[in-house]
Amino acid sequence: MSTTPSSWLASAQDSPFGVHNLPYGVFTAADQPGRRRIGVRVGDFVLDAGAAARAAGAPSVLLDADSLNPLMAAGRPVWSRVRADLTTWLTDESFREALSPALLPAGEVELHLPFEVADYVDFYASEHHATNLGRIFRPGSEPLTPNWKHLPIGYHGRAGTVVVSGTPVVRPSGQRKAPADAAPTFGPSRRLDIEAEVGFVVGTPSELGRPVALDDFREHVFGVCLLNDWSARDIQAWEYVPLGPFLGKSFATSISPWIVPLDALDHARVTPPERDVEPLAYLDDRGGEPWGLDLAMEVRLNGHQVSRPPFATMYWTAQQQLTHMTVNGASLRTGDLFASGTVSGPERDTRGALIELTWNGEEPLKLPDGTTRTFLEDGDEVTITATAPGPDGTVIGFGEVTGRVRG
Ligand SMILES: O=C(O)/C=C/C(=O)CC(=O)CC(=O)O
Ligand SMILES: [Ca+2]
Ligand SMILES: [Mg+2]
Repeated sequence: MSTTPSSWLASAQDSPFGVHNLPYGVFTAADQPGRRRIGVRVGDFVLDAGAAARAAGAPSVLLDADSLNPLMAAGRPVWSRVRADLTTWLTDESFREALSPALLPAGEVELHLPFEVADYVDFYASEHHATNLGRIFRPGSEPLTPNWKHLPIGYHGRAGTVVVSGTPVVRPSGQRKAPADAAPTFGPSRRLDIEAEVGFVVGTPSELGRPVALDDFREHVFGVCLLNDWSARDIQAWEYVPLGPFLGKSFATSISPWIVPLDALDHARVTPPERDVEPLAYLDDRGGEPWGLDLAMEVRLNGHQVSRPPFATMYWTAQQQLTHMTVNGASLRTGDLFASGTVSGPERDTRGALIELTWNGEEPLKLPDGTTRTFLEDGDEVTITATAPGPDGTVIGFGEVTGRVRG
């Protein structure tokens, strides 16, 4: 029976950023604007992790960095030790005096992209989303392609345009051609959309030529964040055949600033949905640790809730995705980011993209402020949040990923 350690920091109690969570980020403080530091979110504060380590007399070199990459590269035994140290410092009253100067009010720091993104891969793992998109993009054919239940479909995206929450999203221009148009035209996307997703961050690299087995998932994955895969549906629909997504999705991908350690999600693990096609042995996760995750997500458009995607309904898990993307021997690098794919549940108000929520723009969304939306307008702000169950009735918060459209 685990006992819940309680923090001496009052705002950490009953907080989605309690000591069971301890997500990592990178921040600057107002008084030292040029100096990026690793922070750990706890209650209403950000703990300056390097300063905390020094104050506690612990090794600080991996925490005294301007990005999470060195810590991520250090591997799971180090992640476990650092997490145990942080927990001790924040729960043992004897550290209170030394650590207090390292706590900064969360509202007073600026948060940055917390790691250098190496490669970025995006999957397509929600059966509901894939079925909806198949119906919309390929009417008249089977919504799920014949490969869909045999392998987690994905594509390589553009790592350099992954941006931190709050970064404005400039409406992309490109070639657009509706099926009825005789020829393509060039101009700003008229069908700018979101995709509510969950991102998985690789810490420990792997060797070229050596696939990563399902059982090795924990060794490689450092943590989890929220992700919005902004998508220009008109550009996408015209360009994607036969090689898949390209400029319709490469202009910006936003992530939340806090990386929730994989270890904080043990209580959120659930068995994935029943698979109706037997997976090949290398993808067969039955009998091992289940890596379905019970994250309750929420999508808000200009402050109004428009969807509550349930991550537990995802057909393919992050564990299977990691194994699949290395099964050909492709190596992992520290900072690789792979995204779940749009999270859509079975009900209409659980779909993770506007193209599904408005059925390709045919059924506009009515917002409580009296406006309606099909796709995004300039000035619109989209925010995705999520929580997961923690130990002993606690809640693990992911914070948010937000972005405003700029014309
Ligand atoms: O079905 C298609 O042609 C396109 C699908 C997507 O746009 C979805 C995508 O990026 C993958 C995902 O987020 O699930
Ligand atoms: Ca996507
Ligand atoms: Mg993208």
